[in-house]
Amino acid sequence: METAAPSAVIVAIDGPSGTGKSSTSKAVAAKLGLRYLDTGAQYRAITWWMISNGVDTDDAQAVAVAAGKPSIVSGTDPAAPTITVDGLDAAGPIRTQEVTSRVSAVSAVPEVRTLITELQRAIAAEAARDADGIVVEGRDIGTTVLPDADLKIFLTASAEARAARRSGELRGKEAADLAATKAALIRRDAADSGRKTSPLAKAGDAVEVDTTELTLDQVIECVVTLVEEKRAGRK
Ligand SMILES: Nc1ncnc2c1ncn2[C@@H]1O[C@H](COP(=O)(O)OP(=O)(O)O)[C@@H](O)[C@H]1O
Ligand SMILES: Nc1ccn([C@@H]2O[C@H](COP(=O)(O)OP(=O)(O)O)[C@@H](O)[C@H]2O)c(=O)n1
Repeated sequence: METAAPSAVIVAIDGPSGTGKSSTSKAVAAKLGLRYLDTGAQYRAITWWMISNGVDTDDAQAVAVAAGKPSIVSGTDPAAPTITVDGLDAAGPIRTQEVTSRVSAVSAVPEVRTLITELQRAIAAEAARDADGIVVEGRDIGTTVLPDADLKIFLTASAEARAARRSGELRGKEAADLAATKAALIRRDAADSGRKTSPLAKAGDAVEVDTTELTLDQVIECVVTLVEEKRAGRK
């Protein structure tokens, strides 16, 4: 069996939408020279493929049958993360409102989760072997995908703060008002937390950070400190 580099660190960051997982994880990985994996992008990518190939995303059976067909590849450089589906750049198409509204149904299908989880574990193992480690962000990383992670963080924030952050990102035609953004976000959280297979949940040994009143820089600093403490404790 291949072993991890002695100094490699695996960090799992979970939490609901808009808590700052992606921004924090990317910045922490860049600062500490780690790789970065956005697992939400992988679920979005498979959802995009289903929509593009005429698979009814509300038909769990049809989604399960098709789940193994697309080839999803994630680039883990935090300065320029990439995602391709069958060799096509999917970074833009996976962020549409249509994908956002359908991703929870697709990600709840056990066959989809099994395949994507395997992919995630392989990427983390490679980063532990060939690099200094990785920051992996999602919903079930600390509980299911990487239960032996060196450090687990669970980010939270009020629904109001999260909706304000999200609606600030939307532009032009897709811009929804704050109330609609908040309602959609709460719906997606409920679906992600309520599904049977590896729901959104805080691992028992995760450090919870409420980001409602914190700036992004403060959250990044807090997580960097926690990683450095972990590394120092292992020496
Ligand atoms: N602590 C914070 N304070 C203010 N805005 C934030 C904070 N953390 C993240 N943001 C902003 O909120 C939006 C959502 O953050 P993101 O990292 O994509 O969250 P998530 O990955 O949890 O959905 C982004 O526009 C980001 O810049
Ligand atoms: N580890 C993960 C990550 C995402 N997901 C699913 O993928 C969706 C999109 O995740 P995301 O991280 O891109 O969502 P945002 O919070 O960035 O809007 C979530 O709503 C979940 O349905 C999951 O089930 N498990």
